[in-house]
Amino acid sequence: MYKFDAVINNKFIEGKERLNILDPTTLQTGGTVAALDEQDIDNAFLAARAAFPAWRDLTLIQRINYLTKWNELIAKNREEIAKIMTIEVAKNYKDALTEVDRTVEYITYTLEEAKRLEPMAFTGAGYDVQNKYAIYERLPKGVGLAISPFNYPINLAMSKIAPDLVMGNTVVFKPATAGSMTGSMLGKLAVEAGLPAGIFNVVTGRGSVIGDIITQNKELDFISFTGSVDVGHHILEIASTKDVILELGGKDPVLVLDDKNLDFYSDQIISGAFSYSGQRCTAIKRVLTTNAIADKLVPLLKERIEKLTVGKPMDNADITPVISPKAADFVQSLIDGAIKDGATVVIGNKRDNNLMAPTLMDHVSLKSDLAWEEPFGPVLPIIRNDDINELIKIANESVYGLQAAVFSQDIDLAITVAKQLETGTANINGKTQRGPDSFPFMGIKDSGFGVQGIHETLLSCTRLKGIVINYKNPLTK
Ligand SMILES: NC(=O)C1=CN([C@@H]2O[C@H](COP(=O)(O)OP(=O)(O)OC[C@H]3O[C@@H](n4cnc5c(N)ncnc54)[C@H](OP(=O)(O)O)[C@@H]3O)[C@@H](O)[C@H]2O)C=CC1
Ligand SMILES: O=C(O)[C@H](O)COP(=O)(O)O
Repeated sequence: MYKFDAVINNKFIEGKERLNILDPTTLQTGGTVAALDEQDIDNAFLAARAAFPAWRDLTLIQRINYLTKWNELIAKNREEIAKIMTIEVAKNYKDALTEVDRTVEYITYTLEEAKRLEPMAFTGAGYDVQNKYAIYERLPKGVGLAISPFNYPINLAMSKIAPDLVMGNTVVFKPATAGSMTGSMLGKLAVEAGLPAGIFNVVTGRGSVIGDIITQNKELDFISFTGSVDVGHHILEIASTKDVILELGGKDPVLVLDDKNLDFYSDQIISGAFSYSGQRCTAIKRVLTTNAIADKLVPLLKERIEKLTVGKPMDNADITPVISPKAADFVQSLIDGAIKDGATVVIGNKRDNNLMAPTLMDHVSLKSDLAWEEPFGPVLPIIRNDDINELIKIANESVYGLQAAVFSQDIDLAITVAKQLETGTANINGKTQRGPDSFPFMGIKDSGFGVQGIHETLLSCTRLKGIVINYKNPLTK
């Protein structure tokens, strides 16, 4: 049974109360973390504020050296962190190891990329620029709040924390409850790495209990949030700062426009829809195609789904339990609703509590919530329409706009359709996905705003400071 403490000012805080972390595989407690109260949270922000000037004033290289030591410890503890993730978010061990390795690389690349954000000398036209020199420095914004979701406990944490810290900000980090052990472990390793007290603080506790306390704290300068639309929009309304980046949900469509490479399309669709049991904001969450193509595609998808293994994270099953029985109930309600509206179950629609069989639904009606809601579980609806313009319209009618994918061997058609899709990113002949992490990642509409990705995040956690020097040429007559 794991026991982790919160980290405030490099002190380990047990909390007056403890929070049990449910292991979605055993549905038993997998460990405990601190359930902090308002005073603890105030202390975290006061520590971050107090630590900010000294940390900001270190050189970039000094900050990089601290964070490199931390990253080395994360790499050294990769198996332990991955094991914790299998317990608290039921991610299979292989994927959990991959996420840790991906994050170590993310941090390494971030620290390298930070070196390229040198102060710029700026010259331009007009405004008698010949008598001016301008230097624009990137300065840290101050105290940042990083809030991460359950599904990528280390990657969607460090993808905020590392850029924030390396650019001179200090951070208060609130991991998802399911992910709090991983988050607390990061705090423990940060102390072990010798990071200066107060620059990185981990606050744990249920978002429904401490969330508003955190986001309304007066010490806050900026927030980077990844999670659901409802919580993201709530934060926007009440937070003490309006400098907020939101990475929210998605309902990523894949438009299959020909049958010229259905085996490849099917492989991509299955991987895109069912990795981590569909619990990815960038998961493929609907297939839009014509009747003729669907008739050939559905059997290919079915035979691939039959090969997916269903079971325990430590056995590296493809499909593992979704995060909670409540989450499974929501997914089931979408399946049941679609069936009521006339959809057919091609395969699946079986569950053992929150271990859900991968499910493929065909002839899903636009009346069904499954066509529009984000399941965050292993279910994929097929929506059929023979008019390609209707398929584009259905794709764009979603309240979400994270990513989309277009499969076609006609590159002219693929580009034409991709350009019409109202999303942050449109993938041609490839599944929807946030990685590689060096790519800009952004959503529009209810999928959020602001841009993530290593370079973009380094920019978004900093502000420019201009020094304009005016001078007269003493040599002119
Ligand atoms: N666009 C993207 O990159 C991603 C989007 N998502 C989206 O996130 C959702 C699933 O993740 P999930 O963790 O369940 O999302 P939630 O929105 O439920 O929680 C996200 C984070 O917000 C915290 N939180 C909850 N309430 C508040 C509050 N009032 N104030 C401040 N923080 C709060 C949660 O803590 P606690 O766990 O304690 O409640 C958690 O740390 C899906 O909608 C998915 O699409 C997920 C990953 C990436
Ligand atoms: O939002 C998520 O769920 C993750 O950002 C998905 O990341 P990935 O597409 O690289 O798996």
